[in-house]
Amino acid sequence: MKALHFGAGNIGRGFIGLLLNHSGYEVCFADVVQELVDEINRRREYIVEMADHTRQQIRVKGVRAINSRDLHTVVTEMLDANLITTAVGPNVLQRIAPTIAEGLSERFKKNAQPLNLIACENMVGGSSLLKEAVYHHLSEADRKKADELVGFPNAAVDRIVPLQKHEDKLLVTVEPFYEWVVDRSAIVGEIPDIKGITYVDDLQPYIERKLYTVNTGHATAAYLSYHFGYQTIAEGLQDPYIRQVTEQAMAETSRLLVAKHSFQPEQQEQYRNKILDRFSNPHLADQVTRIGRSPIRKLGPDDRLVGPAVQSLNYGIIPENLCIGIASAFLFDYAGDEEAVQIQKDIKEKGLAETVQLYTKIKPDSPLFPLILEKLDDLKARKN
Ligand SMILES: NC(=O)c1ccc[n+]([C@@H]2O[C@H](COP(=O)([O-])OP(=O)(O)OC[C@H]3O[C@@H](n4cnc5c(N)ncnc54)[C@H](O)[C@@H]3O)[C@@H](O)[C@H]2O)c1
Ligand SMILES: O=P(O)(O)OC[C@@H](O)[C@@H](O)[C@H](O)[C@H](O)CO
Repeated sequence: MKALHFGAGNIGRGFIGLLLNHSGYEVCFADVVQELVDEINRRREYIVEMADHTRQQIRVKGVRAINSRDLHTVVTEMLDANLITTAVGPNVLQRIAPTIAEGLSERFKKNAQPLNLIACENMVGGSSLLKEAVYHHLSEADRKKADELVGFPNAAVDRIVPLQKHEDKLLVTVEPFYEWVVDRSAIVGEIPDIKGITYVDDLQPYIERKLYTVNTGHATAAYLSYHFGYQTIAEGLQDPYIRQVTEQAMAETSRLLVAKHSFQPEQQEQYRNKILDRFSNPHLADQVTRIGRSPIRKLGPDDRLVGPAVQSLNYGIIPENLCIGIASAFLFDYAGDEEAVQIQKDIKEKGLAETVQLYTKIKPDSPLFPLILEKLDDLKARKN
């Protein structure tokens, strides 16, 4: 069994590649960083280290890599692949779609075996988005074949993997916890036997629970921590104000998730507490600039902050603390992040109110709009 995995980064090596390898798959990574591709091919193995007191090291053996810009090689690898996975970032799915479409077209000429493509990105409907982008590049005849032979099951992936700074360029330190949930109903052919995947018939509750609890809390804590001058999330969460807003924002999304998906309130509380402990893992130094990366994406209408805030209103919840999280994202003026720079430029040129509307798509007549602006003033005042 062969898996082609796009993105040999932190989640690619530290989570998806590891689980595929340990389930007996021959893993081939596709990445754009030639140095990384060369290093994987030179060593054919790497180490995943647990961020806990054990510092357990797991060796991932027999892997190889290709450059995903090398169309011919990617297409060749796709001809006999049994599974394709991605962990490249939501914004990159559009970029790999033409290559995947070309690979499918060639594959259909030689191989009528089913194939599943699982996008392991932090978003609702990642594989569906990939499907739409791939279909855009397929002929009508190939779309029909793809309808029959190719599955794009959505997934939720959870494992905190911070930025890596090791002498060993392939070593990845990861938290011990992980969860990989996949929509079984969208699989074509046999269900891939991967140790560590939980298959469900309806992914929506699981992806919303993950994105709107883990990532909502993470983003809220990260943007507030950045604003108040903390480097890592663990440091930020020691600040009583940041801790309180983060906990309350996660409590607001829990109320939404309980109302919308009938999760049990007690289970949801346990889930939140475990997540808060994971954020404060003393064996990880997770930079707030990583967690806050790509603020335009994170402020999107369906993403971790605005998504649950807007939906909360439908259930009679006024998400005061989520609005603090949203407001704090507009204060993320980190020069090392293109999207943060763009937001700050827009604030200067268009003003705050127009910029909030531009990225969140929240209209001025929504009760959330004045709340966000009020929280912005409050956050600025608290710093002075
Ligand atoms: N790090 C985490 O804690 C975590 C946890 C769960 C989910 N995720 C999600 O996983 C995805 C990857 O995150 P990450 O933290 O591993 O980021 P990362 O930057 O470490 O890895 C992304 C990799 O994709 C590669 N890449 C970029 N463009 C590419 C292309 N066109 N073709 C092939 N490879 C390409 C990059 O070179 C990089 O190696 C994101 O969607 C993220 O939200 C991350
Ligand atoms: O990867 P992003 O940019 O969508 O979000 C940053 C972090 O919140 C995220 O990577 C978490 O560490 C991860 O989602 C935990 O499972």
